[in-house]
Amino acid sequence: MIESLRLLHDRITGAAPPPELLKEMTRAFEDLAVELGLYAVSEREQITGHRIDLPGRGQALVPVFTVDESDDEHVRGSVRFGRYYLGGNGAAHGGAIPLVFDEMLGRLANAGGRPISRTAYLRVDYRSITPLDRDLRAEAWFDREEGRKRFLRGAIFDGETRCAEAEGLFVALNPGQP
Ligand SMILES: CCCCCCCCCCCCCC(=O)SCCNC(=O)CCNC(=O)[C@H](O)C(C)(C)COP(=O)(O)OP(=O)(O)OC[C@H]1O[C@@H](n2cnc3c(N)ncnc32)[C@H](O)[C@@H]1OP(=O)(O)O
Repeated sequence: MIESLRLLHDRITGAAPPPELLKEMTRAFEDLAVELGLYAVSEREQITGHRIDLPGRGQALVPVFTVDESDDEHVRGSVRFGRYYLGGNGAAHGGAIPLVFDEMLGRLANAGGRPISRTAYLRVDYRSITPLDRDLRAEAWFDREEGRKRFLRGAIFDGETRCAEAEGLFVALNPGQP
């Protein structure tokens, strides 16, 4: 379902359908929304974002980061920004790129049985445009740890070109902290 939703996002973004089709789609979306409303659940019971066995944890917000190799200190894989994430002139939106870094760095920060942490800051440097519809190399690694503070870094490459890089601070939560 989420794969189909991602495809739909890309197709909607890249299409200018005639008014009749727009009306038909609007009705279909509204009907689906009503039907899904009948099955509303709490955050704990929801499926999207909780299925770590599915690409992108089964959520449609963040572009899918596909892991090729990982250990507790490092992760390497690929990411592809579809048409949905277009900013302009063929480049990914500057707000879509931090989504990927937060996901990559956040997952690594919490890997290896470490207590759960949250992003305190995420700094992103855009070194060149991040193109759409290409498999881009993406990496994240632990820089250092100071008490509850975990400093991680990451980068996204198009071939040899460094598209963007990030540094994030993740702070381990105290017991009972939301
Ligand atoms: C369930 C299945 C899914 C599982 C998959 C999961 C994958 C998830 C992947 C996605 C993952 C996505 C993850 C997400 O997106 S998490 C969502 C986005 N993040 C948040 O909502 C976090 C909001 N902020 C907070 O909750 C608190 O501020 C935190 C918890 C971060 C710290 O507040 P807390 O009261 O606990 O601690 P403290 O204030 O005493 O600070 C402690 C230390 O940290 C230093 N410090 C703090 N902030 C900053 C800063 N901005 N720059 C520099 N330093 C900073 C501070 O100086 C101190 O250092 P020191 O003085 O001790 O040296």
